[in-house]
Amino acid sequence: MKGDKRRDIRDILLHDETLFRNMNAFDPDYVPENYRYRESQMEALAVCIRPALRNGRPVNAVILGSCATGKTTAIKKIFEMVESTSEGVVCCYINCQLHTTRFGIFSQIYSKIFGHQPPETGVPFSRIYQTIMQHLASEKRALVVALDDINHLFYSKNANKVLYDILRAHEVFEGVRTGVFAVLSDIEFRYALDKNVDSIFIPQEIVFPPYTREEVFNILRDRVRVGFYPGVISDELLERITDHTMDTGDLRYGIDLLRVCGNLAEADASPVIGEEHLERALKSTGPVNLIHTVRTLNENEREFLRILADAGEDMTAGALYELFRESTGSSYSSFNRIIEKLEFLRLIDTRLTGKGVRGNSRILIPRFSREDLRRCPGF
Ligand SMILES: Nc1ncnc2c1ncn2[C@@H]1O[C@H](COP(=O)(O)OP(=O)(O)OP(=O)(O)O)[C@@H](O)[C@H]1O
Repeated sequence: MKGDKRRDIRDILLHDETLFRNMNAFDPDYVPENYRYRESQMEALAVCIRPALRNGRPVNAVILGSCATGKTTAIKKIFEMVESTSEGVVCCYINCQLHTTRFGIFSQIYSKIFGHQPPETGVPFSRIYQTIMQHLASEKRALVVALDDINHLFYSKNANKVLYDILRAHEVFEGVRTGVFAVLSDIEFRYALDKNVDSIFIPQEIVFPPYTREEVFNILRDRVRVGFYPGVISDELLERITDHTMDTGDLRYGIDLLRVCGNLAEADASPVIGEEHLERALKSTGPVNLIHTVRTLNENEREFLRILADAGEDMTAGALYELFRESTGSSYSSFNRIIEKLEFLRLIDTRLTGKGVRGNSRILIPRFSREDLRRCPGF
């Protein structure tokens, strides 16, 4: 590397002036201080939890709204408020993308109650379950579990079991009071929920509608105030970022654009974000729907897509499985489950060739361009 180039890179790394007042304000799990436009939904959540604070049973809810409409934020805020007012309700937030088994989910509840994870080996699920329920019964505490992106439990066919475990606990452990907030970001799954769980779960519906353009602009402006020093970005550029956010229908995309623009401006040692930074930021990100869907996948599912993208042409399931098994050691049945899920998410198509050992080889066809996939974070 030439001396000048190396100095440029050193400058970028060591440059100690920053545009960011608070870099965390652009993180995916940042909980904003100023959380507007969701008063009625917060009230509805409070109404569901209220009975639990008065020795009653919490009311179950299904929380519906497309991506980045503030569902997770509302739950985290309300849980924080409940926990700061009473010890009588255990509020447990679980991301079902990360925890898909009964053991995984109850380990989270266990660690919320006892402050540490249960031992991973040697302890059967029933013991962990019993310890949790006995604690709730003897301490007279209620339990509210938020299952975020519960649709992930449909793929592992665990939704019904988990809801049953939580909601029917009182039949075995007298006096135990439990409730579930099921969070769904794809309205299609509303019907899947009815199909996948039986009548133990009769929820209130709380809907998070999409934000209007004005609301998006104001939310982004709030984030700019927290995250950047004054004057870093003009209102005109913020208007343009709002338009892009509206086009994609994903507020998270707008927040991420702000972060990328800030980083690009900083790397240029520019004290402000300019048009050119926005142009470059727009070019560097993949299509938002794909980014959003891909973000919800686990590592094996991503590896599947990576291999398919690297193949350069449509592959038969058999050929892809060989590469997938080499890389992940997974069984054919889990490979098949991934195919089903990715088809369901409309990331791939499958077509029967009429050839192959049993006359029915499947061809796997990606529904995204390989370039777009490579531009998604995590690839
Ligand atoms: N009313 C709001 N005010 C400020 N920030 C908001 C608001 N609503 C959403 N956000 C921000 O948008 C991002 C996404 O919000 P959140 O994770 O709560 O949405 P979600 O509906 O749970 O999304 P998903 O369904 O994709 O998981 C977060 O950075 C959050 O801080």
